Parts: sequence; C-alpha cells; structure tokens
Amino acid sequence: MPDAVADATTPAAPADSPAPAGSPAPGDAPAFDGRIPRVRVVGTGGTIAGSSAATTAKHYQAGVLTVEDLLGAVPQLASLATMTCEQLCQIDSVEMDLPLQLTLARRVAELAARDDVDAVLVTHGTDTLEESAYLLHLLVLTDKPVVVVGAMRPADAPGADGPSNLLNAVRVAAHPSSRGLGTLVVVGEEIHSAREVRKEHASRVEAFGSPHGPLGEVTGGVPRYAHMPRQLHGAASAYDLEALEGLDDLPPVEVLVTRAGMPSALVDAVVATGARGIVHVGPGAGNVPDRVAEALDRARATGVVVVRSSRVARGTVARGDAYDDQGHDYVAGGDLGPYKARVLLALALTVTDDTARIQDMFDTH
Ligand SMILES: NC(=O)C[C@H](N)C(=O)O
Repeated sequence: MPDAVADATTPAAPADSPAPAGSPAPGDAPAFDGRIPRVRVVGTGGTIAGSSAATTAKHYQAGVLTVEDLLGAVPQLASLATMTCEQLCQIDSVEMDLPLQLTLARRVAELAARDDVDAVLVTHGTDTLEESAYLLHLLVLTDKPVVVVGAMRPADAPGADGPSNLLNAVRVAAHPSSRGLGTLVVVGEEIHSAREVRKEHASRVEAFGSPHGPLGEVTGGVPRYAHMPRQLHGAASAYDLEALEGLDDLPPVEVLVTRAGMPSALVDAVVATGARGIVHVGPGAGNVPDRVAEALDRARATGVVVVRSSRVARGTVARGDAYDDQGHDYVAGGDLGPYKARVLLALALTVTDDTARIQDMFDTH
C-alpha cells in the first residue's frame, strides 16, 4: 500500500510564517462557481520530485521531494487557488502498475466527490504518465478538472521544468473552462487530453505531444482551449469504480510488438501466462504477419481477446480496412496508442468478453 500522508494545507511559505500563503486574495484567482478554487494535489513521485543530490549511482533519483516541497517551491500558486496536498506514493513511474493506478483512481475519485475540492491535480513521473492519466480519464466520473503533471528535469537541476509545469497545471486546474474535459495533462504551456497524449521524446523538456495537437495552451496565465475531447470520458464514461469494488487489479492484458520475423511462439507464450487479452502492435496500419495471425487465432479460440494496434504513432487502425478483423474476430484499436489500448481492454474485460461490445467501447472511448 502506498504511504498515505494526512491532509496538509500547503504553505507556500514556512508553516510558522505569520502570514501563511495558500489563501489567495479575492480577485487574484479566477472565480470557480463564485469561489476561490480549492485545488487538491496528490503526489506520486517522478522526476518532478527528483533530486540529483540523492544518488551517485545514476544521474538523479526520481521521487525524493515530497509534494509539499514541490508546492512550497512555487509561491505564485497561492494567488491562484487554495492548495492542499497529500502523498499517495513516492516512486519512479517506471515502477507504476495497475493496482497502484487503481488506488490512485479511487483516491482521485474520492477527492473529486468532495464538496471542499474544486479540482484535483496529480504529480506523476513522465514514463507511465499517459497510462495513469488515461485510466483516470475513464474511471473518475466527474466534471471537475483532473490534471496530471510531470517534468523531465529533477527539481534541483538548473532550468528545472517542474515549477513552471506545476504553475501552469494549477492555472488549468483552477479555471472553470477546464471543467468537463476529462483528465488533462499539462506539460510546458500545452494542455493535452489524457486520451491522446504520448511521451514522444526520451529526454527533452518538450517530451509530450498529441497526434492532432494539444487541446489548448496556457497563454497570459489563462488556459485557452481550441479543441474538445470527442470520445466518452469522465462523467460520461461507460466505466465506474463502484463496479470495480473489491478488485485490486484488472484482468491481465499484454502488449506484443511484431517486428520483422517475430516468432509466433511468443503469442503462445503470452497466452500461457494467463493473459485474457493481447494488444498486438503491428507495423503500418496494425498489420499482422500470417504466422502471427495463426497464433493469435489459436489464442482467440481459447477466449483471449485480440486488439489490433499500430506501432506507428499517428493514424487509425480501422476495422476491416487493411485487415479482415471480422474474419479473425479481432478488435480494431482505432487511433488509440497500444499502451492505452491495453488500459481500455483491461477495463473492458471487467465488463464483457464479447468482441462486438469491446469494439464499440474502442470506437467510443
Ligand atoms: N521524467 C520522468 O518523470 C521520468 C521518470 N523515470 C519517471 O517516470 O518517474
């Protein structure tokens, strides 16, 4: 279980300061249903909380500073919202897994349901940020803004990007125009939909992008949206945490990437692990070599659900377009990236193993 840290109203100045920050002056902050917005921050670790001083073994260590430290380093937050925070876990997000992501989703949903919380912000490592954010997008049934933010440089690096990302993330979370958009990911000045965003660069600060561009950007301290997320999310999502009560993990789904000459025995090996679903990541439009298709068909015959996805970053794996999905009884993954397809398939398998219904979920979510 992650370490739970009690509620903390985060001071932007030392706690014993005679004039603790965290209570914005009326007029500084955008009206949020006529109130000063109250943003709750959940810390999970990542490079945004990383420190170069904390390790000699590698360049830096992720997940060292507490979320309270992170907020305290950006005093400007106090003029935007009343900030409170808690630490859910303290990890490098490469260690993230579905049980912990479910715990995060449950906690974010609990917070979003509270009358004293207007928006929830999650600080997260960038490696698996897009998977956690998509799970929140599907499971947290709220119209309140839910924002996930990370950074590419540790907090003590020259030119650390965490503080400015955090500032923009709070600007987004604390603004009424961010309501009803599902889970948003803020990196730099850009605001992305959790469904679309992908980490596209291994090391640069501008590491994230969306195939059709960001939903909007923060300019002049204000979020400005150009697009709306089209697929179902948040309050309109077909999934909900109540239906998952008692589950501490989701059905096992593996992602299998085909490269030239990949042995089809790998498919059988994945089935032998007990996988209930396989996201096949093929070249081009999600193409499947014949010998791999034979193995996937064997898997399908035992009830494993196969989703066709592409290793190409942009474009759509359309049902029956370049491949006979109907004949093989596969699900076409559309324009969802393979790692998000894995999240959606795992959730879908908690509801049904009917491929027509799962196809519909992929078409609508
Ligand atoms: N930039 C980062 O946050 C990378 C780090 N490995 C993490 O995901 O926690």
